[in-house]
Amino acid sequence: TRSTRPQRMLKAVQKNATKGNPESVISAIDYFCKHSEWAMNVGDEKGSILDSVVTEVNPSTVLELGTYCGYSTVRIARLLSPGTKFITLEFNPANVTVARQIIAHAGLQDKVTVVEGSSGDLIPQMKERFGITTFDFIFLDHWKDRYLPDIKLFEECGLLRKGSVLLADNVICPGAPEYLEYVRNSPRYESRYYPAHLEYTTLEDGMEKSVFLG
Ligand SMILES: Oc1cc(-c2ccc(F)cc2)cc2nccnc12
Ligand SMILES: [Mg+2]
Repeated sequence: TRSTRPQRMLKAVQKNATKGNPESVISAIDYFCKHSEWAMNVGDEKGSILDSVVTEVNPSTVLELGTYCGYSTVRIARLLSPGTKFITLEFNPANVTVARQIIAHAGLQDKVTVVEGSSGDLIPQMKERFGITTFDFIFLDHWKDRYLPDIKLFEECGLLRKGSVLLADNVICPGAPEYLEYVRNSPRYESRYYPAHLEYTTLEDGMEKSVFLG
């Protein structure tokens, strides 16, 4: 039967990227998406914004919602200090399988735990299953209608501390209007918009960085 796009992306990484070299994995995926098949990785332009926020925060605990094929997982993991706790959640088991192989090709398998399941189910389990008290940095890049319920879940579960940074992809395209309205109008967050473009296109998109004020 016909392969899937994530499987074809994995093949491109295994063929074109150097094992143990995260930069070459990132470049191979960007090349695949620009010249072979578009895919919903955060991409190079928004990926640079992600890099700068991760570097600025220098987190000890990280959560990513929406692993997909592991592109942003590799971007984040390559920047983390040793001993950082990094968890990424993915709903689709086929994506989990591909992501683990792409992360392993980059040599970053010991830096991150890929967990299969839905954010709504797994967020309340973070403390008991992974010994997390609070997250320093959270990257939201899953289904846009989960952004608002999940940020409320973080608050209810006591997973945010004063200064926790949340970065959300796709707040324009596909868009997360209720999430934007919430973080921009809540006195508990300081929000800033980073204009960019939908990965590998000229369509408008952007990322929203929100700092929890406690
Ligand atoms: O970065 C993204 C882009 C898109 C997407 C798909 C189709 C379009 F036409 C436009 C945008 C969907 C996404 N879903 C989950 C996480 N990230 C996504
Ligand atoms: Mg995205």
